[in-house]
Amino acid sequence: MASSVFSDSSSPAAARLLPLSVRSRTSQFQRSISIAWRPLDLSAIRSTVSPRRSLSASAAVAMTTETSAKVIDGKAVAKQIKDEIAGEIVRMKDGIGIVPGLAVILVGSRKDSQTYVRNKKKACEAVGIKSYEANLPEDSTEEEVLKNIARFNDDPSVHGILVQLPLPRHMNEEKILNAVSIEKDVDGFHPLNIGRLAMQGRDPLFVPCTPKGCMELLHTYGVEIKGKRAVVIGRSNIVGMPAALLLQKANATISMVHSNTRNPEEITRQADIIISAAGVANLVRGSWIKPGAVVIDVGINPVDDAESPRGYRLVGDVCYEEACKVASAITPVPGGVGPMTIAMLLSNTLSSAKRIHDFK
Ligand SMILES: Nc1nc2c(c(=O)[nH]1)N[C@@H](CN(C=O)c1ccc(C(=O)N[C@@H](CCC(=O)O)C(=O)O)cc1)CN2
Repeated sequence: MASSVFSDSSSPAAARLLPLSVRSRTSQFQRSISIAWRPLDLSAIRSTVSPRRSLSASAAVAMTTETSAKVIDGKAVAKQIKDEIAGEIVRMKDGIGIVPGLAVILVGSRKDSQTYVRNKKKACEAVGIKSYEANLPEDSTEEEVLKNIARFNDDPSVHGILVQLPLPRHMNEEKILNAVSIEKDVDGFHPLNIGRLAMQGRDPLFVPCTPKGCMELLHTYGVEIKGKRAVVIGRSNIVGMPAALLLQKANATISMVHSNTRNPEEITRQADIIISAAGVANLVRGSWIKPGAVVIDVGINPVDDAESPRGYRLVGDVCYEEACKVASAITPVPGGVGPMTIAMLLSNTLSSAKRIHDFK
């Protein structure tokens, strides 16, 4: 039920900008962090699901009586986070004269990847992160990519490095991602970072951006995770697998649903929290969702639409119209998780620069 999923306790928003180690050393990190923090002003957020710190018990109970899910507004939350990051970057520049730098390596000319890289560059500019780019042709060799990674690994003005995925088919993704310095792995895809995420009592230097964004939305909207049942649909290295690890670290009981799962609908219907990252348009129907569950839709699937100027529109993995009638809260597509991915990348880059320069 929705009333048991949402928590009414207060939560410092600044906790998300801290490394995971600081969060998880405390049993209930949101309440235990002692640094000064300024609560996010989420009053402008369209959703009527109140953020955690202002949600009263009575408001939480009231949610169960409503027939339409609340919209979890990732775009608005991402904007607030980017504003906080911009402030921190000014403080860092004024304090020690350092500006965080992010290097992006793009191989090939996929239109979607070019758009994402362009948007990352724009987001960096907006908050004051210096961006560096290496654009390599589709037929580049692995050695050329590795050479660029090595150059950015050695460059002290670069604090974060990412290789835009997917890579062309002839490239060995594992070899390339392994070459990124773990200290600058702001995508969190290095096996040491993923390994630490998977292990009890260890923390990665960086958490992959999309799953981190999903968790951030759950925290911001006061969704209680501890002790809840969560289902992650999809087991990709970029989203599904790290999302499951993060939910587990937050003390949820996890099931993973994937292409070989025999009864996905039945398993998904048991979940209080659903994160769907299957990449299949409208896979999750209303009947898959337990009444009152919280739904985080990571899918970004193009479907033909002659009325759209682009000739297509983007839909999620979740059948939004049906889900809205059953879930207590849901992320839209677009405007849900997508903008959080880039906000988390900026957050990871800022954390990296702070760590490298020991700036508190
Ligand atoms: N190295 C990486 N590669 C990829 C990642 C990643 O995190 N690191 N994730 C995805 C793509 N991605 C970022 O790279 C990404 C995808 C979507 C969005 C986004 O803001 N989506 C918008 C819609 C955008 C549109 O209209 O086209 C939304 O959902 O609202 C940002 C980043 C794969 N590769």
